Amino acid sequence: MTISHPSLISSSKGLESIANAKSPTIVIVGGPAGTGKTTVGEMLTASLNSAYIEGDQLHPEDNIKKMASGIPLTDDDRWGWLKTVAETSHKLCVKAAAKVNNDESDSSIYCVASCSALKKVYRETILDKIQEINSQSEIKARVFFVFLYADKQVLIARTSARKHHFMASTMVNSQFEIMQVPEGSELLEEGGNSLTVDTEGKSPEKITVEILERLHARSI
Ligand SMILES: Nc1ncnc2c1ncn2[C@@H]1O[C@H](COP(=O)(O)OP(=O)(O)O)[C@@H](O)[C@H]1O
Ligand SMILES: O=C(O)[C@H](O)[C@@H](O)[C@H](O)[C@H](O)COP(=O)(O)O
Repeated sequence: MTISHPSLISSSKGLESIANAKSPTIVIVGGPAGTGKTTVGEMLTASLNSAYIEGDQLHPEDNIKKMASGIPLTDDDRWGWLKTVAETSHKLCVKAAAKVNNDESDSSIYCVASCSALKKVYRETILDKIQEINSQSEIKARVFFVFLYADKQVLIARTSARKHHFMASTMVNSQFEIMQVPEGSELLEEGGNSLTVDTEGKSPEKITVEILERLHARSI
């Protein structure tokens, strides 16, 4: 889904340089339930004129049933899903590349995807899959993770208030038990590919602008 946020487009100084970079890039917006992956992911998408993937839509039916019943997914439930997120992101990158070649888009961030990617090994699984696909494709996509976090109680309150979503709010607890916020060598400032964003007390618009500025500061 693409939504228009002209205020974000004009308020982000980073966009011009991002547009000039023209290197196929996938940005995965991660974090536990309720941190704003979908909300911020859609705003980034609109600002960057990129493609968007809602990771939740790529789960097999059995995963959705489990989560809706308040049963946390196991690693084995997640591997296939994470690979699907990687494959779908790369496919959209290839499609977007054709648009860029036709000068219909001026962003180097070809695809934004929401995917909780809570553990380091999940992020590595996505990266490995993208690298495998890159090796067989003309489009060599780069991947960056933007990991959103907030206080657990805030997230429980938000997910409890959320209507029409399969994810039970009690699942925030099990997510916090396994969550590994990127740190050390995973961080962009340490030469890695992840940004962490404290979302507390910030509007989705402010978070989006912060992400764009921080990516731009690293010439992404
Ligand atoms: N920065 C924010 N401040 C306050 N509420 C937010 C913020 N980001 C998202 N929300 C709200 O929290 C709920 C969950 O957001 P959502 O984008 O669905 O999170 P996620 O995709 O990470 O589960 C939604 O009702 C959304 O409007
Ligand atoms: O946005 C949310 O409500 C959740 O974050 C949701 O996206 C869920 O977490 C994942 O689809 C898979 O579950 P795990 O995060 O447990 O891997």
